[in-house]
Amino acid sequence: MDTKAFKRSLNHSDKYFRQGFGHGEEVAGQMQTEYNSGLIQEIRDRQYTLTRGNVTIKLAQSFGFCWGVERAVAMAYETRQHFPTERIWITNEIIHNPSVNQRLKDMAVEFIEVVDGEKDFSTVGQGDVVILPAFGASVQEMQLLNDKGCTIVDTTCPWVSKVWNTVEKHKKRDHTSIIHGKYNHEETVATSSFAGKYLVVLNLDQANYVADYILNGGDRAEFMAKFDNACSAGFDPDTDLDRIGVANQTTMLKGETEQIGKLFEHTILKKYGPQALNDHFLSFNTICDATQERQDAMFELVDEKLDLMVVIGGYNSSNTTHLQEIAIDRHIPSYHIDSASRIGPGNRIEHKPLHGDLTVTENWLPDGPITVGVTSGASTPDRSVEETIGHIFAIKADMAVV
Ligand SMILES: C/C(=C\COP(=O)(O)OP(=O)(O)O)CO
Ligand code: SF4
Repeated sequence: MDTKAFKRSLNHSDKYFRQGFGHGEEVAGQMQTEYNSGLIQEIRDRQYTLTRGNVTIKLAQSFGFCWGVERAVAMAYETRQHFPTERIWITNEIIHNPSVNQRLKDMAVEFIEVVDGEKDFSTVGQGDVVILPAFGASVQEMQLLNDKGCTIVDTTCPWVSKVWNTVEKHKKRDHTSIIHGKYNHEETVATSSFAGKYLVVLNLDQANYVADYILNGGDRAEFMAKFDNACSAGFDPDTDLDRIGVANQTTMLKGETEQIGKLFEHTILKKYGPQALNDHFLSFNTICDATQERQDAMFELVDEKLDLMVVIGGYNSSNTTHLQEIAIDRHIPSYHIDSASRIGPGNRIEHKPLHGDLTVTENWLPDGPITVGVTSGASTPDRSVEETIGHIFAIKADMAVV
């Protein structure tokens, strides 16, 4: 399939929308009411620090809704307003936050059902409206919906589309795209659908394995078993790693993406020499600014003296999980929660350890004066952060009374 030509024709369709419908002001007011927080604004105004009783809260200097998330959620709200009676679908979660997705369900936006691991589009009718989430959608899904004659509202973040353009460039020059990401994450599924040949590497360990294979060869069967599901159909590591380009899922750990890019550049340099580098290696910076800023702010926060950290965001949120990783790396006791309702009753928290299952910890807030670092992922409303901080203050106030 000529994915570029298809996208071009979609752009010209009068049933394809990539912008709001002129209800921006109204929707901004609605979102402000539902997601913003006076307390968080107050903490921002006080240099990101607030002390009440014996608790000091230190907020990261960049956290919460990014531009792409605000834009996507606003477009979904506008879609509901613009098509008040039509059936509206969304192909996935709009972003990885349970309360925001629930809000769309409350507005009668229906989520495409997954049956036996496959999305079932049979229920989507010709006159229906379909929202594509902030992560985008695979080109095959777009084609299917277009063929059905649906109205498509595409909320894909432009930073994500930028990565699609990058893999298109790799494809044009017959380079294999090495994508730093999670192969089954919605964004990476979409990105890889625009690529020609591709291989998805999760982390530096996997990248090192691939780099070693490029230089020294290795066990082909082992390679294929390792990257089963994470490469294009018919991928052959013995012939398809001669010319490579690097791209990433926009919300991976920034430092790791940079290291992976350098690793492959050095690998190709070693194998083909400096003269041939440009014929065998392509690199474009596709790290999104919002990811970068939130991770940089987290690195600053963990340099402060903290007793513990609370990281708020969906459990399937890649960028939130990476913020949690930074705290763990610094050996700071860190609790990842997806909503403030995970706290309580009493001094109790239900949280998700990195790579672990939901766990309950009793007496998670220690006695005496404490400093708590707080941050939230790019898909977390400030309201959730406010509620979390409110619970922390309340528990500590109760402990002081006893
Ligand atoms: C939509 C989006 C980022 C917003 O945060 P999310 O938490 O929704 O997504 P992710 O971190 O990629 O799992 C894709 O860049
Ligand atoms: S994290 Fe970056 S790429 Fe993702 S939605 Fe936000 S701005 Fe867009």
